[in-house]
Amino acid sequence: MAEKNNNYILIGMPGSGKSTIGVLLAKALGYDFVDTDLVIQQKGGGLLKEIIARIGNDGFKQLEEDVNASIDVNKSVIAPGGSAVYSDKAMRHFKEIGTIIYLKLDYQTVKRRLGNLKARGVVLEKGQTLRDLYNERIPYYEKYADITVKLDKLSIGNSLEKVLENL
Ligand SMILES: Nc1ncnc2c1ncn2[C@@H]1O[C@H](COP(=O)(O)OP(=O)(O)OP(=O)(O)O)[C@@H](O)[C@H]1O
Ligand SMILES: O=C(O)C1=C[C@@H](O)[C@@H](O)[C@H](O)C1
Ligand SMILES: [Mg+2]
Repeated sequence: MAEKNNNYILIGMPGSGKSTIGVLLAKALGYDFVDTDLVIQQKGGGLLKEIIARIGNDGFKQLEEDVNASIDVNKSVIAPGGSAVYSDKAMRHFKEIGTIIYLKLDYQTVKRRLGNLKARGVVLEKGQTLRDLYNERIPYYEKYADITVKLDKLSIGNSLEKVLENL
């Protein structure tokens, strides 16, 4: 059983570096690392974009909630997908098992980082722009964050340092 509060969970927009920085953070702390997108791909039997194409955004969100709400680890850095915050059930579970860190980037940095949103498999409703998605998601990230780390313009190494300083 996961104990209370000995994990770190990274949240933030797609491309904010949850996976990239998460694995380095785990290494620096001597923790394990869990990328919940990989668990979703395994359970969903395909790539994220294929799963979304097959079962739709709502089906994907349900699968993501099921996976995230049943993550049971200790001394781990957890990198969920950017859409994890749509599930209050999953986020309450994450709060129970650890400290939630919001990797905050401004819109322009996110836009520069992300390539083709469809190829990446972002949960985007029909007609929704990246700006719409950014505006929709920010209040969720702010709501669930225990710690917020602003990372604009920092290299990967300096971002890791800043996250470590804020723990
Ligand atoms: N300073 C930086 N910090 C983090 N990532 C960076 C930086 N500069 C460029 N990148 C690139 O931005 C991308 C970040 O993507 P990553 O998959 O880590 O994001 P994510 O938050 O896990 O997204 P998702 O929600 O889709 O899982 C990577 O391709 C990484 O190489
Ligand atoms: O932010 C998003 O909408 C997503 C991010 C990915 O990590 C995946 O979890 C999925 O493709 C959706
Ligand atoms: Mg990721």
